[in-house]
Amino acid sequence: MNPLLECNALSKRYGNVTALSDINLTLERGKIVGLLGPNGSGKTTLIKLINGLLVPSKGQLLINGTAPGTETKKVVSYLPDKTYLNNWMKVKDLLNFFEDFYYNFDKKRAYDMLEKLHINPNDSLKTMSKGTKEKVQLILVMSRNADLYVLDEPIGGVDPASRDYILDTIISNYNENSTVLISTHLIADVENVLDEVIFIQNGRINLQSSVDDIRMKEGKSVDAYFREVYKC
Ligand SMILES: Nc1ncnc2c1ncn2[C@@H]1O[C@H](COP(=O)(O)OP(=O)(O)OP(=O)(O)O)[C@@H](O)[C@H]1O
Repeated sequence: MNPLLECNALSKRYGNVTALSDINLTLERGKIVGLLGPNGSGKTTLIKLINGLLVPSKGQLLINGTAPGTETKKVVSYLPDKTYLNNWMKVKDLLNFFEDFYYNFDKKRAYDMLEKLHINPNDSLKTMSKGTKEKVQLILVMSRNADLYVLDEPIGGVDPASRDYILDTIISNYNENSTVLISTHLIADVENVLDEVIFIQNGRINLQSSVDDIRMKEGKSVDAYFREVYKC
């Protein structure tokens, strides 16, 4: 079986700026993986390459053995760092839209999550706070039965009390054959749900490790270790 995600000598340049440099990376199935790095380290660039929104300057990126395209978009569920949904749409219309668009969208799961987060399906996005909009987007993304969920800053605008529920939602809505890749700066909030972390800096991967290994070898949390490695 092909790895879920494989990057071979992957590089991406924007003009003179090298955003990713010669990255080799493999992601297995059934893991929750944190993509962690300081501002400008290349996280969003990698995520956009996974989603076929950018093309590599050099090297290769494969999902289930296939380059990003129509086939991989069926199995990758993506939460971008910026909203792309129409503000005038009601939540229930968005659910119908996703159901039409994605054969693997589970509308019942989405309604269950909305209820638990006290979000009214008849509300339109334009009436919602930033954090509630983010919750709606995450619900849409996590309600697909995907192989790979790619979440770019999923809890950035959400209050601390809701973060735990959202993280629980992420854990309980992926199955053992799928993987969740989460890019975030809120390491302390997410590290308890992570199996693995990838540290990225200046477009290079410094470390790919299980969270347990970091805690055992370094004797500290991932958050404390990250602060030590990236100390300014
Ligand atoms: N469209 C672009 N044109 C030119 N340079 C870009 C573009 N997008 C990103 N970059 C540069 O590429 C590098 C990586 O950026 P990227 O957005 O991938 O980082 P990031 O780790 O997601 O950062 P952050 O945590 O701040 O969101 C940075 O130096 C950034 O300035």
